[in-house]
Amino acid sequence: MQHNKVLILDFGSQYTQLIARRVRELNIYCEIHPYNKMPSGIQDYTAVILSGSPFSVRSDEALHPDLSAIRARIPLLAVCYGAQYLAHFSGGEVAPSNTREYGRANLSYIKEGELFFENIPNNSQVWMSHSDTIKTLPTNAILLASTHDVKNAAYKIEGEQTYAIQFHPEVYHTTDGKKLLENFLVKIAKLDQDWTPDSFVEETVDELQNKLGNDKVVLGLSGGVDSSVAAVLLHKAIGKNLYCIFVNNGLLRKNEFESVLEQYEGMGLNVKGVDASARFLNALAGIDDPEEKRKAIGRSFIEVFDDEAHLIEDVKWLAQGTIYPDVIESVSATGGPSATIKSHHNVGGLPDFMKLKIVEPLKALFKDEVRRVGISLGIDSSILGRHPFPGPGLAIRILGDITSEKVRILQEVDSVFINGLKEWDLYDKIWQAGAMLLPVNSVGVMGDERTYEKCVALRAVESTDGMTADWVNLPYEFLQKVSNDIINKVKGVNRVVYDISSKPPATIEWE
Ligand SMILES: Nc1ncnc2c1ncn2[C@@H]1O[C@H](COP(=O)(O)OP(=O)(O)OP(=O)(O)O)[C@@H](O)[C@H]1O
Ligand SMILES: O=c1[nH]c(=O)c2[nH+]cn([C@@H]3O[C@H](COP(=O)(O)O)[C@@H](O)[C@H]3O)c2[nH]1
Ligand SMILES: NC(=O)CC[C@H](N)C(=O)O
Ligand SMILES: [Mg+2]
Repeated sequence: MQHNKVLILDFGSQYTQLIARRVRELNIYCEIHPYNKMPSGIQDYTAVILSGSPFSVRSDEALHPDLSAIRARIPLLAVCYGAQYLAHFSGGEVAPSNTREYGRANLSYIKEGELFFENIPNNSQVWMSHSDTIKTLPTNAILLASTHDVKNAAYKIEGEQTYAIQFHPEVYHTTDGKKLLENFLVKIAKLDQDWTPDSFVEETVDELQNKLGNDKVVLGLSGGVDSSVAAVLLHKAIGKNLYCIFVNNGLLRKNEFESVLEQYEGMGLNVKGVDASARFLNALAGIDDPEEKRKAIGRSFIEVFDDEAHLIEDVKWLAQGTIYPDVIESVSATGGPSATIKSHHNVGGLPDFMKLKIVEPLKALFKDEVRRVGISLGIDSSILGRHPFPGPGLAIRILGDITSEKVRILQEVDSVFINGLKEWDLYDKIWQAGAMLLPVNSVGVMGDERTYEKCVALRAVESTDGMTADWVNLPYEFLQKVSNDIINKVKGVNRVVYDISSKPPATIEWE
């Protein structure tokens, strides 16, 4: 089925992904593309949205999209920079505003009888974030709305289905933002709201069957949300031709290898557990540099995968749980490629010698959409509700070199912490939690004896996508109990601290 879909052209706004989220919440499929890399087949999009931008249309670096295939042909909504761009280069005027306009404002005028503003109250709250302002509209523009400070807060172009707004409909603080997007997409552009988890499953299963035929597919299963949902979706499409491999890298949580394998029983999946702990620990021996560790782990994953793939006769495809945030190529505001903070090592990019083709059934979805697809597939909430866990596992939570004794200590500490969160009904309220083993010994006293043992740091964060995060204000009573339990139960630890750093500047994992 060919969906009606929306194209979002990105000019580097920090809110571009939010626009996509809002559109998806309306059960409408959309894609983000950089403004200067238009996808082919523009005519297949039913509507186009232009994002905001950190640039000014007045500067030499202003970004110039080629809208010739869009203007007056496809319904167009221009937000902030987009609205300024349309005005400035179509006979209007954009100038620096006297005061920078950030934050809350209320509409003071709405033109009557406009579909675009249907069911939106006259004084509706909107969110502004701009330092330029549209002084004069192009001559063929019609003013649709104003605020106290911004006369040209919304306009349309006569004879086109082109709408422009200075404020941001995608942010939560624009109270009727979603309604406005719905008015534009559904009432004006006439898109159907039929993009649901159920329809996604149905279509993707069809597509996978067509693409894969009777081919065999191998998939790395981690116990995490993405790979589990990818596995169940593929299994629905190709059944026994899907071979799942779950690797014990010796760096998993306590008893995780066994419990994850057990959890997958009864789901009909063909899962092979491969215990490669010794291989990973050998590869890590003596390495204390975080990037070196990640690389050693990445190499080991590839070796294990290569060995396992050779055992499956005629396997042609490697399936991955890649999701949308991993593939969006947005415009970097600074122009240059962003710095590598950490090399994320999953089974991700396999080297060419493996000759497997890649299939990524979730690559159009955001994380919460993956969860909703998981629900539609009937996957248990104990899998879907799992905190994210990094592929390199506890290795990047043990600072300094890795030994099996340190892994054991951290597994115990982590288990007391995570089980505690579950008992106190806190686990589901937190995005991710874990413990770090620090390369620090400190003096303690236990039963009148001096101890000189390890220190652990607990970390619990709130986040939506892991890109930014804040530490969780855990109840003192809980911290008190869990700290006591850890020191009493885990031999080798005599001190517990709680990490109160946000991301940025700290990252979630310590390495
Ligand atoms: N222990 C493992 N065995 C096999 N494959 C693994 C293992 N750990 C990670 N992978 C592979 O690496 C991929 C990326 O891991 P990542 O942690 O980003 O995603 P996930 O585990 O599927 O989901 P989540 O983000 O919820 O943890 C997984 O989808 C999986 O294919
Ligand atoms: O699969 C993964 N392979 C990795 O190499 C990796 N490094 C970090 N993470 C997870 O990514 C999120 C952000 O982590 P950081 O703030 O530490 O970069 C957090 O959820 C981390 O757990 C990883 N996941
Ligand atoms: N949010 C935006 O798109 C801002 C546009 C432009 N950079 C301005 O400051 O006015
Ligand atoms: Mg994971």
